[in-house]
Amino acid sequence: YVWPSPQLDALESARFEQLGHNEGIAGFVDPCIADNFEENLSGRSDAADWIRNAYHDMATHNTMDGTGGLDSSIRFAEEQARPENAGDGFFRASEVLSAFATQYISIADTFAIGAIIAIENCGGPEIAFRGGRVDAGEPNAPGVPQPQQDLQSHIGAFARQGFTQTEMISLVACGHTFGGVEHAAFPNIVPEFYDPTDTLSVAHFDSTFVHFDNNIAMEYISGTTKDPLVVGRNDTTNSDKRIFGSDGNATMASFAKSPELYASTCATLFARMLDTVPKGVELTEVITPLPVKPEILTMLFDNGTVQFSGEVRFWNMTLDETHAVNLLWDDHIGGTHNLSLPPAGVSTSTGGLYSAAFYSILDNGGPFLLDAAAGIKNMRFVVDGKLEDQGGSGFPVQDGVLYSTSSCITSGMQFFPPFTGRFDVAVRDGLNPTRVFLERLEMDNVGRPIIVETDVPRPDQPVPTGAGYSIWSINLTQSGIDAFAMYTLGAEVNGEKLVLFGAAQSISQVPRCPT
Ligand code: HEM
Repeated sequence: YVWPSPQLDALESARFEQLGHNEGIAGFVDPCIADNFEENLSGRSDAADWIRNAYHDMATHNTMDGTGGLDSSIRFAEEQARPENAGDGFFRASEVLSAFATQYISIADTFAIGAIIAIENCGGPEIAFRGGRVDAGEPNAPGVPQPQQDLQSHIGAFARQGFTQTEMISLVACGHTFGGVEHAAFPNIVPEFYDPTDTLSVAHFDSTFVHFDNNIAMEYISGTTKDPLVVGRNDTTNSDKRIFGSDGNATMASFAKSPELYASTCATLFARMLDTVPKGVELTEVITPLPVKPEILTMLFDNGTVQFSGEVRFWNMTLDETHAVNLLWDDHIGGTHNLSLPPAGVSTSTGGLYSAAFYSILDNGGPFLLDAAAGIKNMRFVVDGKLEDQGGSGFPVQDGVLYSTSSCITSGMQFFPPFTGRFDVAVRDGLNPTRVFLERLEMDNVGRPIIVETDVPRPDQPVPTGAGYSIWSINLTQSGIDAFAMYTLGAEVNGEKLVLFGAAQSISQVPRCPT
């Protein structure tokens, strides 16, 4: 895809910027044994929670009527209370992952990204990711398979979800390379261990329970498995035994023989599992990393100048050697300028398969100051002499609507609401926006991220700055839970929403108005 695309840009960063600079979701599963709610010797791990969470959320799907699927309905307490969703893993997964949801990333997308990151960072294969899942407004019909059910029920349940018997064997084997069965959730299957290295008494499916590998199959075929759903004392709940053996062990034997076949089969089936969504939901294309990506761009109008800063990310680059990185930018009046960029950091992804180098768009450590009247229209980068301009189009930058540093607060002390103040918004002369508004990320009554817009009134008399911009203002009083609310700017020209850059601001953070 072509930058900028707010939704794809956000999904791409959340999925690919895993460890290191700008670290996100992956920080919670690094190391893979991390249990963010108990302790790292609990026997459980967030990585395993996130994979089971994605499967159980999806497992309500019904291919006949198109209901259910990966839609984050498992976040509802009503679904979590069902016996088919025993344990607190879904609560734990929702707590961590849904915090990464935004107007561009649904909670269900964070569930998919969480599962992918857990798998990729803990030894697993790269998994194709599409975004665009839609969060359910209510629980789905039950339908997650349970260990005491018989083989026919399991074959039927997977068929309803869209998987053949062979795919069922494979998908269970792919999931059960992680984690295990916990005493508290399944006391009839697992006793208490009183083991200081497994404090929650989890009987693991294979000997490498925080690592993706074919040990689940090797140990099963060699007869050394301790999988509590294979060798459990009560044969009724030995569902893995019935499932794995249901084709005469053919699938499991092939996985035991070939870690490559196991990994590639799991990559395909995990992707299908995550892309199983309710009828009518349209997912994006498979998101691949952009080779060159400007990020976290920020612009502020400051008295005749525009303070501009941000970063640019180069995929498949490290900082082991020195690179010469330059930003070239075009202004609105035919000029071209050049700035040399310093390195900012590196990130790695997919278990070290990829690395990316970030450079700061900064001038001597501070924001870089543009003549406001000339502004900025387009960026290109030159890396070690090679031009990076998105195939000729460059990286278009919208400097039409930005916060002004003249925004200020008239009452309320820092940290002590209520706050009364004014946001000043600089609007570029000649842009003629149909609307300028504040955007605020909130949650609706069932926890889904939504954007609430507040219009910035069009001034009767534009307040010219003499520097190519006029000021529009909005007065705000913020109290209670909204006291520290953060707002980004939005604008439309002829009904088309502009892609604006700029950090969110809170009225509590702006300076005091001059008296
Ligand atoms: C017939 C199908 C399945 C049955 C009966 C089943 C059953 C179970 C049970 C009883 C647990 C223990 C949960 C706990 O103690 O909290 C478990 C854990 C787990 N399952 Fe499955 N499962 C099935 C299919 C799958 C599939 C298809 C996947 C993923 C692709 C999966 C992934 C996991 C993971 C990762 C865990 C470990 C959770 C943790 O350690 O916190 N399962 N499963």
